[in-house]
Amino acid sequence: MLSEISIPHFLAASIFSAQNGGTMFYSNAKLLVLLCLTSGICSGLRGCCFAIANMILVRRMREMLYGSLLFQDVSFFDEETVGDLTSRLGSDCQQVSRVIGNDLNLISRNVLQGTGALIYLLFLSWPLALSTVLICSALATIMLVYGRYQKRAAKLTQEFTACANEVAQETLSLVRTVRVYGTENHEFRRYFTWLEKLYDISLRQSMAYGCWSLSFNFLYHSTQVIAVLIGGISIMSGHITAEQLTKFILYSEWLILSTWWIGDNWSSLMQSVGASEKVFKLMDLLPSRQFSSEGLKLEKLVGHIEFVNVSFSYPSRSEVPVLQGVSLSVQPNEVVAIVGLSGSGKSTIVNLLLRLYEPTNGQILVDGVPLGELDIKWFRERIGFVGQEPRLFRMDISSNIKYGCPREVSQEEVEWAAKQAFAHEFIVSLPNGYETLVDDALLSGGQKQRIAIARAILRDPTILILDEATSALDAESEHNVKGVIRAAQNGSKTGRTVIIIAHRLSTIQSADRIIVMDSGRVAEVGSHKELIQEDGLYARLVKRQADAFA
Ligand SMILES: Nc1ncnc2c1ncn2[C@@H]1O[C@H](COP(=O)(O)OP(=O)(O)OP(=O)(O)O)[C@@H](O)[C@H]1O
Repeated sequence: MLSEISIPHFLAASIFSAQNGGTMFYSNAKLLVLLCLTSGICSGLRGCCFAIANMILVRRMREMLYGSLLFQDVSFFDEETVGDLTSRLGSDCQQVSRVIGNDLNLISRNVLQGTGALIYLLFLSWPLALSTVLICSALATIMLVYGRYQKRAAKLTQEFTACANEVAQETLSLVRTVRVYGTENHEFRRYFTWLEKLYDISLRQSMAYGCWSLSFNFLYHSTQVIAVLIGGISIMSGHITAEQLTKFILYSEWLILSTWWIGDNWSSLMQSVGASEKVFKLMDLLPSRQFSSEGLKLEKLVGHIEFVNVSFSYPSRSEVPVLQGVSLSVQPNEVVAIVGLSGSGKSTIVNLLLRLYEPTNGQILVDGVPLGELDIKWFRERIGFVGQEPRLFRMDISSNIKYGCPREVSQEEVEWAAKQAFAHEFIVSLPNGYETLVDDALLSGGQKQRIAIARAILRDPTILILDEATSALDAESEHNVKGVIRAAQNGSKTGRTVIIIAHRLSTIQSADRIIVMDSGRVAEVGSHKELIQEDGLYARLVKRQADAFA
């Protein structure tokens, strides 16, 4: 019986039956068993495709996060919004998985089935086959237009979703500000604007899908009408038999159904491609220069810092010069304060020293070696940094203090650092002491700063950078912490260079040297006494603050 069935005939039948969950056209028992087997193999292959797709998804997400995002300069995040990136990591990566797991698999299966059906149709009757091919070509053209539309629509959908996520994330993280200013409705409208855009685009997508379905149905039935018309004429003229016509109608149905499936999966593929474009772009990013090459590890970091004629603009606002020809030097073990009006570039100096950004011009030398040539990980391990608004991670206090410490530390050391930062008392008063789970919202600004200072002290860094690190502390804590910083500097076995940025000028009077910044330039350098005698910008700032407190 099997010998009566041609191989392409059988292959096409098996693929068709695999796809349609066991629709059988033959009553032969052996054939049924074979069809079941091929159906099982096809389903197994599909499962494999999904498994591979999921594996690729996880790898892609990891690559995107580690390979691209973690290895980009900080300037990358100035231009990309966090909401956008998290949305890319979630939905876009899933789209990529869908392409590999489903669409590509179905497209290749239907191409195979359609080709088999077409070859068989050409054998049966080429004029009839050509008429079906014409209809399929019309369907393919509509499919291409529709696919292109879906690609654009998917890109917009992803963009609007990312914007909506961004607004939601921002509103929820700033919920206190929203509450206090009573802007709940305003924020809701802002979110709703993006939802409306999403709704609009999905409505258009549905309409486009309706048009695509309509054209398919019309063309599908046209094939049958044409087959009956031309086929009937051919039977009457004796060119084909009734059996051949039946086979023809059956196979032309396969062909057009395959074209439909290819079209349907093609549009879905285009949707995925549209949505994944940004993911692929992110994955294609080369790692930043500072991570791609092995840098120099000095025997010991002494802590001599030199800025030579450094100029800088932030990449996101490259036309605005933030630092202009800044030259300064910080000696090992020196305490240097950087002061100046808001926006004068103080934090930018620190950002460049931490190599979060690269200078546009000039050079930064650390122990006489250009910063760019040092191994960035090695260098950062020897730096303690407390930023303007220290944020805590959602973990217990001990882990927050230990965070990023390059060596193993004991609980005693953690408590020692907390005591140095005057954080120990408030920590032990918390319900679970050092095991208390905290996040950014649970502690006061001053408490968070003290934990961040403890974290920096625990590292025993060669260079300690405090950017407005005591701004949220009360007068007593600030006085104590200042004493600790000075003591830690003097008492450090390895020596410690300290750079302090402060607005409260009373806190930096005892610094060895004070650098006064004005509009991205170094305006004055000297000790507190020298600068007061100079009667320049620093003296004016000190006087203004004294007047304000008077
Ligand atoms: N990521 C950024 N992208 C673009 N411009 C920035 C960025 N960060 C800071 N700037 C701009 O650079 C200038 C200097 O900022 P910087 O934070 O260094 O000033 P600052 O002296 O530390 O101010 P403050 O005392 O208020 O902290 C400002 O005009 C600021 O708007």
